[in-house]
Amino acid sequence: MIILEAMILAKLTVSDLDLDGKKVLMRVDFNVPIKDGVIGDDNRIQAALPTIEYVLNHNGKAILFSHLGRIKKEDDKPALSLRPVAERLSNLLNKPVTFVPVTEGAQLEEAINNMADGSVLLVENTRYEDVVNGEYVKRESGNDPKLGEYWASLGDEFINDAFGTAHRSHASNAGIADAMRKDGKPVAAGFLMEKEIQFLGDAVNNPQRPFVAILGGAKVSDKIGVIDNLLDKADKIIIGGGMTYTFYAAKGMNIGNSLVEEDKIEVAKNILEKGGDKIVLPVDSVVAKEFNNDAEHKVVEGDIPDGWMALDIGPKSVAEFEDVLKDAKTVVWNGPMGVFEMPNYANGTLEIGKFLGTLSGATTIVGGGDSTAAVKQLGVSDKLTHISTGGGASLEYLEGKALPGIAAIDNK
Ligand SMILES: Nc1ncnc2c1ncn2[C@@H]1O[C@H](COP(=O)(O)OP(=O)(O)O)[C@@H](O)[C@H]1O
Ligand SMILES: O=C(OP(=O)(O)O)[C@H](O)COP(=O)(O)O
Ligand SMILES: [Mg+2]
Repeated sequence: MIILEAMILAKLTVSDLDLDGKKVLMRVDFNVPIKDGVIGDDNRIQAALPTIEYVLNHNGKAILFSHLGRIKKEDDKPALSLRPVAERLSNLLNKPVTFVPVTEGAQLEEAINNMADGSVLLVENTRYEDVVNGEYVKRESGNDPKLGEYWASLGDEFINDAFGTAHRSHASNAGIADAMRKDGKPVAAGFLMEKEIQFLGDAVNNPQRPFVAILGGAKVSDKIGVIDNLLDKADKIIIGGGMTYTFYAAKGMNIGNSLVEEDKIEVAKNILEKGGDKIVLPVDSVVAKEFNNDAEHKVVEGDIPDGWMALDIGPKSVAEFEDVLKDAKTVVWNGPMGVFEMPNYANGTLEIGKFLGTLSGATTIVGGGDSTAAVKQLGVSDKLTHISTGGGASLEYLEGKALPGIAAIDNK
């Protein structure tokens, strides 16, 4: 475990680079919650500022790449433009940010050539490349080497500061990095990447016990596999949020219209068998008629009735989870306990967040774009030990896996 920590310290970092006058390509994770063009929480933008400012203060030209959301068809693009993020970044940096509304071609190349030293440019959502001419071709998320090579050709150096995306092997992180290295150009970690790995490494490599993981949210198929490995590390694993109902289905319970990943039911069955009483599931849920804050809703125990969907954990589950958490010395939490964006389904997340804040002498870590937004929005983030920008990334780091985004950074 100490090996992982040593690994990052042995990586090239931004302070090892000569930035003066250089075209510095930077991968950041600006995948922030956004609705109708309005940013819900800018924690991930704020977290990237130290590295961006460092590059600008050292006279580099900061050329930023990020994804936003997931794009599977042409129609997904307009709502997932990074333009609002460029505006927010400009406010936070207190300087202009050139936004380039395309991901390749003459417009991008000209904009880069026109950059002054110490200026900053944001490229449009890298996942626009996943749909080309109306076809879902996954150039970015399938790591098409041609795309990584093209982006790499635009700069002199590459800094990866996107810890939240480090578990992905995509063209804009691993792809650019590999292509830069082939061209003899340096690939370094940013300050956020460094900080996250050091903190998580210290907290979870030799966790104070009991060590409890809490897993919720909506990315069930992405994250359910992590639980298997976590069974060997954590003393208890609490399941909540949208993750719950694939487990309910595995137990043969009724799930109504709740979120479920049919093809992960077998995985859930195996986890329940292997995990036994290490796995703690909600005993009650807040169910609603529709995915809507104003829909008719009520608390039910056990099965979810037909025609209803579960959108939050219920009060008995909160009490049971608190009972498991009360003696914990290390807690890692990813994924909200319910649809916290709607006030009627925010209670489970709020109560668990508040309770974690009362644990004295425990290390409490919350990770993930939405989980971070939740604890901040609900006003319970101040009493937690660490807020990580990575959800899936923290979980895979916790598993002890080499994350492709980190592996692709140069060793010192
Ligand atoms: N019961 C539920 N049904 C549907 N969605 C849910 C449920 N509980 C939580 N969610 C949703 O999960 C989303 C966050 O999931 P995820 O991206 O996995 O977490 P994070 O960003 O913290 O890693 C939130 O938008 C929240 O509304
Ligand atoms: O938001 C993210 O992860 P998270 O929801 O687990 O916190 C990352 O930006 C990765 O996004 P992705 O899961 O669409 O690849
Ligand atoms: Mg998320």
